[in-house]
Amino acid sequence: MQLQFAMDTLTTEAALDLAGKAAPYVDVIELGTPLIKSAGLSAITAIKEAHPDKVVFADLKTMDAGELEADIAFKAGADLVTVLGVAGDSTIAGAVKAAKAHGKGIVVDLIGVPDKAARAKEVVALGAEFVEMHAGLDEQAEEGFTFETLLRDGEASGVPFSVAGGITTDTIGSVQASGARIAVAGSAIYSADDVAAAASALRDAISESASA
Ligand SMILES: O=C([C@H](O)CO)[C@H](O)[C@H](O)COP(=O)(O)O
Repeated sequence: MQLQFAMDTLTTEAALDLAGKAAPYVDVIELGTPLIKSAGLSAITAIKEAHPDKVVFADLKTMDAGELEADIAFKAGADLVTVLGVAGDSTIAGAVKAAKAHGKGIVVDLIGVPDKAARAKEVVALGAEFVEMHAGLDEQAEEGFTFETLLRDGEASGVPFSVAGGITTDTIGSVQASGARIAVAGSAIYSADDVAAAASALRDAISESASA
């Protein structure tokens, strides 16, 4: 299973610093939605130039104008771009068209989708590379939140999926056991006192759970 680092910070400078520390331990570097809204598409270019060997993931969470928004993110240097699963099929198909034109991929973020397993099948049929079983920061803060349902939805979907929702070293083993392609970790890394050590610990936890 691969490890993705989601950087929910607000400046390109902070993102470059975080990415530099975590890069040795992660496969995918994500520019979080707040970062792209705050710093703009140039942040994508800066991260790709600093880390050309990493998959750069632009979390646009596009809801409309799928082809246009995906196109500008790919032109800026993104390898993967997100579109929302609650968007219409034409928006997702438009984004997939842009991805094909650039030889890149679309990930459909299923945040807020009631039946994630069913929608996952539909969007992969539309050409998405994989889906993200995602509980966002606000949902995580709700009383009684558990991400176990994300794992069940991923397994039930029968399509390639990542999982995001406050993953830590305590929970990343269960993500791996669910068959996820990628575990996405944001706050567990960027909020740590030692960012490199936090990313390294998540990488070690994946290796340990693989050999268990
Ligand atoms: O996608 C995210 C969220 O919507 C804010 O942009 C997060 O990056 C994602 O949830 C991963 O972060 P953590 O949940 O803090 O691990």
